[in-house]
Amino acid sequence: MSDPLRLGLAGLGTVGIGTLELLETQRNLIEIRCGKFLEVTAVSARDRGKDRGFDISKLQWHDDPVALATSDKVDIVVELMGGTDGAAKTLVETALAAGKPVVTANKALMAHHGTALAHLAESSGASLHFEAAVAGGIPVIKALREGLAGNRIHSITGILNGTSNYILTTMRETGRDFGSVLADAQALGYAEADPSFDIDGVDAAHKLALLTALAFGCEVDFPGVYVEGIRNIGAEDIAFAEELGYRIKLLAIAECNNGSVFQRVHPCLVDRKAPIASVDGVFNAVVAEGDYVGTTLFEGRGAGAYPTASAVVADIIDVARGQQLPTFSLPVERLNKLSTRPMAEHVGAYYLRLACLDEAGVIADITATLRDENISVETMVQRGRSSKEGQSVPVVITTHETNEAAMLRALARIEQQKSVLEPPHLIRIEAL
Ligand SMILES: NC(=O)C1=CN([C@@H]2O[C@H](COP(=O)(O)OP(=O)(O)OC[C@H]3O[C@@H](n4cnc5c(N)ncnc54)[C@H](O)[C@@H]3O)[C@@H](O)[C@H]2O)C=CC1
Ligand SMILES: N[C@@H](CC=O)C(=O)O
Ligand code: NA
Repeated sequence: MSDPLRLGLAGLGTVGIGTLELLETQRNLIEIRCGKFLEVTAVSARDRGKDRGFDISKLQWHDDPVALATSDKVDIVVELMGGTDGAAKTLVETALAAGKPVVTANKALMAHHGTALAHLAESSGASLHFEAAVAGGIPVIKALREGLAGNRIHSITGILNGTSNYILTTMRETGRDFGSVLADAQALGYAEADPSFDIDGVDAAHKLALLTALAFGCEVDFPGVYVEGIRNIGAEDIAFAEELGYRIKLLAIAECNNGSVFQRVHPCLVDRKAPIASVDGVFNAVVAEGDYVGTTLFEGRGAGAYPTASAVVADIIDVARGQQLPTFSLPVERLNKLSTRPMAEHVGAYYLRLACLDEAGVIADITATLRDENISVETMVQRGRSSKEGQSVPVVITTHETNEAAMLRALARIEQQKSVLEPPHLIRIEAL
C-alpha cells in the first residue's frame, strides 16, 4: 500500500462533520476502492472548542484555514466553509497555486469565480472538484462531464434547492406556514448560512450557472441568470395550483439555442403528473436533454450532511485514483462566452392571482386589458363573496402561451385598476 493521502479539511459544520464521519465509517471500503489510505491530518473552523459530536482532538488544528493550503502535512484541500470571497476564496486559490488538488462544496464561490479558479487550476496542473456544490448527493457533475460526454446538451431543468423544495412540499402537505417550515429546514442542516440564498432563488441560480457551464461548454455566467425565489408564494397559491391540477416547484432551467443561453430560476406551476412534480421534500432532480441519449433524469437528496458528504468523498476518491479532468469539461480557453437571452423574451403560459373588489365590471376590465395585449385566458376562478364592503376576493386566471413582455405590460395596467387591491401575483406555468 502506498503512502496515505493526507487531507486538510476547512469547515466543520453540517457538511464537514458529515464528511469526517463518512471517511471514518467507510474507511476500509474507501481504502480498497482507491488503493490508498485517506487520512485527515489537519482541520480548521471558527470555533475550536465547540462540541461537534466528533473527536477532532488528534487532528492538527489551524485557526487560519489558509494555512491548510501551505501545510506540508496536507496533500488535498477540502473546502467546506462557504462564502464567495474571503477565507474560502483565498484558501482555494492558495491551494491551487501550490499545485494541490481542491475539493469544494461551495457553489457560491464556484458561481462567482469558477472560470478564474478553473484557469488557475489548469495553469498549476492541480485539479478542482465540486460535485457536492450542485444537487448535493446526486452525481450530476460526473454525469454531465463523463456519462453524457458524447452528447450535445440542449437543456437542463432542475429542482436544485433542497430547502425551498422542502418548504413548498411541507406547506402543501401540512398547511404549515412558511416561517416555521424554514426553521425546520435550518435545523435539519439544509439551509445556507444566510437562508435568503435558498428562498430567494440565489442558491439554485449558483448551481444552475455551474450546470450551464458544464452542459454547454461555456464560461460560468451567474449574473446572466434570471432569479426569483419562493418568498411570495402563499398557501392560497399552493391550494389553487392543486385545484387546477398543478404543483408549485422552484425550477432552474437553462437552454442553449443558436449561440445564446437562457438561464432562469423561478417558481413554476408544473403538471401534477409530470415526473418532476413528485420530487418532494429535500430531494432534487436534474433533467438533461442530450441529442443522442434523449431525456435523462437524476434524482436524490440535494442537501443535508450525509448526502453532501457522499459527493465530497466521491471527489476525494477521484483525486486519490489520479483522475484529473478539466473543471468544466473543457480546457478554459475552449469555453465559449455565450450571449444571454433576457427574461422579456420568455414565452409561456401564466398563472395570475389577483385580490379584487367583488363588484360588477371588475373581471371585464381585467380581461379587456389581457385582450389588449393579445393574451388569451384559459381558466378563471373567483372564490367566495366578500362579507364587508371594500374587502377583496381572490381571482385566479391562467392564460395560454404568451410573451413575458406582453404579460408584464398587462399586469402593470391591471395593478392600476382601482378595484384591484394588491399587486398581482404571477407564477409561470412550465410545460414539462
Ligand atoms: N448544508 C448542506 O446541505 C450543503 C452545503 N453545501 C455547501 O457546503 C459548505 C458548508 O456548508 P455547511 O456545512 O452547511 O455550513 P455550516 O455553517 O454548517 O459550517 C461551516 C463551517 O465552516 C466554518 N467557517 C466558516 N467560515 C470560516 C472562516 N472564515 N474561517 C474558518 N472557518 C470558517 C464554520 O466555523 C463551520 O465549521 C457551504 O459552501 C455550503 O453552501 C453544499 C451542499 C449541501
Ligand atoms: N442550502 C442548499 C444546500 C445544498 O446545496 C439547499 O437547500 O439545497
Ligand atoms: Na452533486
